[in-house]
Amino acid sequence: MEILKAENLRAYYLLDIGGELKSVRAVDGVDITIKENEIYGIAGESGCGKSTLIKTLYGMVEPPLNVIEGRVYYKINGELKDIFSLNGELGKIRWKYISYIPQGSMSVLNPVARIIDSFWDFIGSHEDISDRVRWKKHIEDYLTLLGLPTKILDAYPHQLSGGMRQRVTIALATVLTPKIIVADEPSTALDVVAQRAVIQLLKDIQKNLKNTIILVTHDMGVHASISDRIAIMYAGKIVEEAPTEVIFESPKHPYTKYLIGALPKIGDKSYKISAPGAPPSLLNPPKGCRFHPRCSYATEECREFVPRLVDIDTNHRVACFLYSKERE
Ligand SMILES: Nc1ncnc2c1ncn2[C@@H]1O[C@H](COP(=O)(O)OP(=O)(O)OP(=O)(O)O)[C@@H](O)[C@H]1O
Repeated sequence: MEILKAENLRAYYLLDIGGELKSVRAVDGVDITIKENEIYGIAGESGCGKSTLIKTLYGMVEPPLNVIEGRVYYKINGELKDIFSLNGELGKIRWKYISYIPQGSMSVLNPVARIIDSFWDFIGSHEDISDRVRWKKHIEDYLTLLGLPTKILDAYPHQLSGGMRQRVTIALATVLTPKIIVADEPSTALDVVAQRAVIQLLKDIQKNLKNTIILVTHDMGVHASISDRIAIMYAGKIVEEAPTEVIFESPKHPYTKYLIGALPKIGDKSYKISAPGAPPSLLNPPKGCRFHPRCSYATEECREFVPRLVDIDTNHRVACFLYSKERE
């Protein structure tokens, strides 16, 4: 069953460049439906709009970012609610209904406060914490459920490793047991052991809370080990979406093929071909399919028209004229 839905979402950074209004088309016509109890991965090169997309899905739209078109809906008490018309209500449901783990989030911990005080500050800004005994038990039970030692509550952030700080931050952001967790590169900048612990923690949270995680990372290895479905983003658009094993075993979009083909495999020493050229500027993206300047299959049609993201199989959507002639 769906829990979050975006329809024709366009979110642009509107910038005044030398007195001229320009737009960075970071999210440009995204349609997605995210289901209850799944880990939905969003992948793509740096700058393709992943962070902007999840910020917009979270409703964190502040200038210069503007929603130009489209809707985002959350399913709350069985009803789809348009989040941009919730106004003050959105602030109330944040963290209890949906939580956001931003990039570099471990730096949100107050360096001069013990971890428990960060929990009191965070919970106290959303809930009545006058019954401290009950809330302390909730915090300790939650850490134990996630396999984190409760003694970290007495530590200062600098006494913890980077990996543990990141796990504590994730526990903090999810302690009010939200239905949806939006996580932006939660394991990036950690060594592989710490990265594995963070991924395991996210899996444990999802298993225990039976919630939905929307996970942004450019690291396809992380997606392989945690995501149930993956959306591949290119230059502000989703170009392919499918269950993880389909993306890895049978990618269809030429860009996804490059992404998967460039991954290292044990024992395979063959030369890996990456996509030629560089991603386009989102201030002035190319006409037609945005991938066409880098695509070896590009035709006149690709240079003129934008392919629509369409179903080519059950649970498999692709935006490429090789598979469907539908245009946006
Ligand atoms: N505050 C801002 N003002 C103007 N442009 C911005 C701003 N933030 C991001 N952008 C631009 O929007 C586009 C999408 O950026 P975004 O951070 O969403 O991409 P990303 O895929 O998450 O990349 P990364 O993995 O590097 O964070 C980029 O062209 C970026 O330069």
